[in-house]
Amino acid sequence: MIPRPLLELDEIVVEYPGNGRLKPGFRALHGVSLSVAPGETLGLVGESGSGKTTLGRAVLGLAPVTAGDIRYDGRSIAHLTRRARRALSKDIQVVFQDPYTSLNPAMTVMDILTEPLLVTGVSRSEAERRVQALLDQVHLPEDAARRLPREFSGGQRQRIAIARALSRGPRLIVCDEPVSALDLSTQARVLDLFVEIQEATGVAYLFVTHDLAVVRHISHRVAVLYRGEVVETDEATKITESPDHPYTRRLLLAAMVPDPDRQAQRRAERRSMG
Ligand SMILES: Nc1ncnc2c1ncn2[C@@H]1O[C@H](COP(=O)(O)OP(=O)(O)OP(=O)(O)O)[C@@H](O)[C@H]1O
Repeated sequence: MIPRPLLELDEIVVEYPGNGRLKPGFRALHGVSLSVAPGETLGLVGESGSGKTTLGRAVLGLAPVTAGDIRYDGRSIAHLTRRARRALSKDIQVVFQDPYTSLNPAMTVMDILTEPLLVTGVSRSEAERRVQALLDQVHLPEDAARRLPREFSGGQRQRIAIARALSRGPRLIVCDEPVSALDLSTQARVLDLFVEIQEATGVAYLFVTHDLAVVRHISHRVAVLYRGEVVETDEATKITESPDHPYTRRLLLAAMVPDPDRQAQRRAERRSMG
């Protein structure tokens, strides 16, 4: 039996409001449908401006959904009250792109990681115990808890952000370009951490990225967004090796490949496509 999707987007439209005559409204998503199964990683790719971040924000209740529906575990979440949205943050979490701005610079790692637990009534001693387990899970040393974010590298800060997202045991994490600000070797280690955590906890990821190498590394399936519409959804290997849609092929050809022979081949292919 196919498990019920954890997350379902059903023909969602996101329209940013305008500002009278000064600024017209803008429709960023035009009826997008996709689903994420429990424990699955759905990569979301597309060029700049295609609507990837908007889609992730819609799932988090941060972008105006003007039509269609978003369901989490079968329940509509497109238009929740603030209170219901806060309650849902136990289940749906986010890791943003920039580890330099997403952590409060004035808080120690201990405070950053205990905060989401304390607000839900967990005792301080229990919260601090859980922080040690979280630091272990993201492979940071125990003494990291006493330090401030500025004392860590970009990759380590992203590990702190991941630990914070994990603190209440979510079933889905929206990852918005979470490795794009990191250098290549750090990217690979952080991606491996995402995979390791998924294997250990069964968490699902909606993984937004513009980078096909990243999406290939991390995803089970990939949805390709083009000008606010999903043009193709398929297994990650199919999308990254033999995509059906011409836009996906172009995206693939534009992707950076380090192998010069492959690069030359891609250049020739691109020329022949016009
Ligand atoms: N708050 C907003 N108000 C009006 N338009 C917006 C707003 N946020 C995004 N947009 C527009 O919606 C479209 C999609 O933006 P979005 O940031 O979702 O794309 P993206 O694929 O994530 O791009 P990037 O990879 O550059 O971050 C863009 O044309 C953008 O200008």
